[in-house]
Amino acid sequence: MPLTPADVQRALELVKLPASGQSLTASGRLTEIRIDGSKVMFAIAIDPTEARAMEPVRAAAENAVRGLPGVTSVLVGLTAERPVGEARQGAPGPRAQTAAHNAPQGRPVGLPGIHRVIAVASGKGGVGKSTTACNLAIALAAQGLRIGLLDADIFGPSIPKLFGLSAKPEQTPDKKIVPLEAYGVKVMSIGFLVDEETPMIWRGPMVMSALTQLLREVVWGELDVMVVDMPPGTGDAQLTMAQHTPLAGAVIVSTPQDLALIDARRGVGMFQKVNVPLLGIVENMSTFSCPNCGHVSHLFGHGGARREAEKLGVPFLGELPLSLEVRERSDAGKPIVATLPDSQEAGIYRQMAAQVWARLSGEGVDRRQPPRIVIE
Ligand SMILES: Nc1ncnc2c1ncn2[C@@H]1O[C@H](COP(=O)(O)OP(=O)(O)OP(=O)(O)O)[C@@H](O)[C@H]1O
Repeated sequence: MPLTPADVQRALELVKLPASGQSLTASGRLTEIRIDGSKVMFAIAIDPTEARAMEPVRAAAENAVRGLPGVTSVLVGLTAERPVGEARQGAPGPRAQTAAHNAPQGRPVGLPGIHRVIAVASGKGGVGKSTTACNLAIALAAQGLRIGLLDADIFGPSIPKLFGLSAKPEQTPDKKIVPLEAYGVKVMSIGFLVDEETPMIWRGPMVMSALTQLLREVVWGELDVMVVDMPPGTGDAQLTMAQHTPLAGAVIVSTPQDLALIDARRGVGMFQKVNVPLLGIVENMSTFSCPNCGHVSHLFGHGGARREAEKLGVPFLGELPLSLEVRERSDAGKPIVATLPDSQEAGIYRQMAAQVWARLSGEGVDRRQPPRIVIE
């Protein structure tokens, strides 16, 4: 018999809330229970101030469901995206979303051993955000730093491909996930846990709970910097992530076209709204140098991101040319910084990494408390 949400709810009846003794199932805190074959995913709604107290409940819920016959993996997250009591089955309604935005913000619980978390983001998809995150992480590791890369782009995880990784991560006896490692970087992606061919439909709270679990349920060890490859865009999912992850800074990737820059500006605005320091803007696919004759052309315009950065008062980290070498190596899982370190492109990534680390280490901006969000 296939597993049903009712089976999961029955298992969760045995999990009690510490304060009231009420069962998790009866508490109204369960979000939609998603079942994908033998994989189960759901979240538990909490008030942000309860995050620490509810962690044991989350772990107990996960164990209870893992014990069900036919279950191979369980993702349970705590979500403060909806007010407690409104976490009934189904997609979040507009009221819940507004209420979540206006709710007082608890501090995101710090990540033990992870000294700084930075986001690599873009206002729009396809601008080279993941390629930048991947090469930036490797360039930071090449400086002798302990680096992790978390692929939070759960709508289109491309980090496994960029790093040429396809193995399933192992679990420790206490059911934590061991990240994979490549080119000196510890890597974790939802893409390692789900079937590449299966299209994934994520609802708001699931996005945050999956990210929470990938941040907290993975044995990262000590890291100087954790690079988070964010989902593209500036919608609710991205805002929630920016708000609930203890971010020390953000890097925005853009191409030089006007349209991309408008989106990049939105990205900058999103991080400014939640008081995350902007580490800089990268202009990707900036110039094209013909591999045959060396002629340089500006297919998408040029210099727009630099001007935009100046206008916004955000550091400009540099420009990456449109490069066949970058594309081919990325697609083959052989990132250019690691596999062609003497190339011009690898040098540019290393310079960006040096600037990012200088800002991170010089300004001592790690583990800030999150600000309150003001909706204008
Ligand atoms: N500087 C570059 N020169 C040539 N190709 C590039 C460059 N940067 C990225 N690409 C290519 O562009 C494509 C999109 O890159 P990438 O996946 O990094 O973008 P993204 O912004 O993360 O996209 P998504 O929104 O899908 O997550 C890939 O095929 C990648 O190899």
